[in-house]
Amino acid sequence: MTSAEAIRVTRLSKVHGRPPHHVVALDEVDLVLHRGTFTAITGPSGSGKTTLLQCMAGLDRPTGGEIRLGGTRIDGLSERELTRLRRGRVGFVFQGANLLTSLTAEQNASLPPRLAGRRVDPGTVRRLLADVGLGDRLRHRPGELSGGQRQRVAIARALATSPEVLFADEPTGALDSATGRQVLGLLRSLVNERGQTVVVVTHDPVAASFADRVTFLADGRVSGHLDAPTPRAVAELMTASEVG
Ligand SMILES: Nc1ncnc2c1ncn2[C@@H]1O[C@H](COP(=O)(O)OP(=O)(O)OP(=O)(O)O)[C@@H](O)[C@H]1O
Repeated sequence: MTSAEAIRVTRLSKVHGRPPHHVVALDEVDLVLHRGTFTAITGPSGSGKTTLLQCMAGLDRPTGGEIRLGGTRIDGLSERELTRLRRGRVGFVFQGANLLTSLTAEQNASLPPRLAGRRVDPGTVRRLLADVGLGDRLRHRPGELSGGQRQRVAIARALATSPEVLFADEPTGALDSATGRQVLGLLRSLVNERGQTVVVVTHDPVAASFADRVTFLADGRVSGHLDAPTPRAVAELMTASEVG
């Protein structure tokens, strides 16, 4: 693994359940994600996108193969080690922002470093919220924010520990298309301006087109990659993989 690599996945497999009722969600996936790049993972429903993201983020354990985050093997870590990894080295954004409703935007964004037992510098958290366009919403609670603003708080929260990789699973799935585009534009700017490594799971060709590279999954395997994607090219390849 070279220092330019954020993640290297080798022959990664994940089988859910036991025979005869088992499901092969990932079947010997090989994948390299470079630092400072934006990758979209796409494919039909059930193709293994979420499972792959969760294994790479240390939220789920593979049943075979290797995952390296930076220089560290993370497959086979204990639950305790995985918790430490999740709190310090990776960030997540989900479809729903999952904010704590009684806390302000600033308090929500401060939670991960607090949980990791780190001193929280208010200036850093405020700067992050300003960077995601919420400098004037620090004391607002989730109920006082729009869906797009809530998702921006979730992104600021995910960045608060300066994660090596930011993972997002359908981050715009609950947003209208204009708001979704703003959130994707924000993720894109984090890559361009801060060199953040970003991985997004999406079934939306427009969302995938914000990435540098789209990786296609079909039946738990990588079926192809597309660099410098356009929405049309992504949609065509998606259709091909669904009929193929
Ligand atoms: N906990 C589980 N137990 C059993 N099977 C599971 C479990 N989680 C996922 N699966 C199965 O693994 C396969 C891959 O699921 P996964 O959620 O990764 O797909 P996906 O591509 O993200 O799908 P979608 O686009 O519908 O969210 C599916 O066939 C799914 O039914």
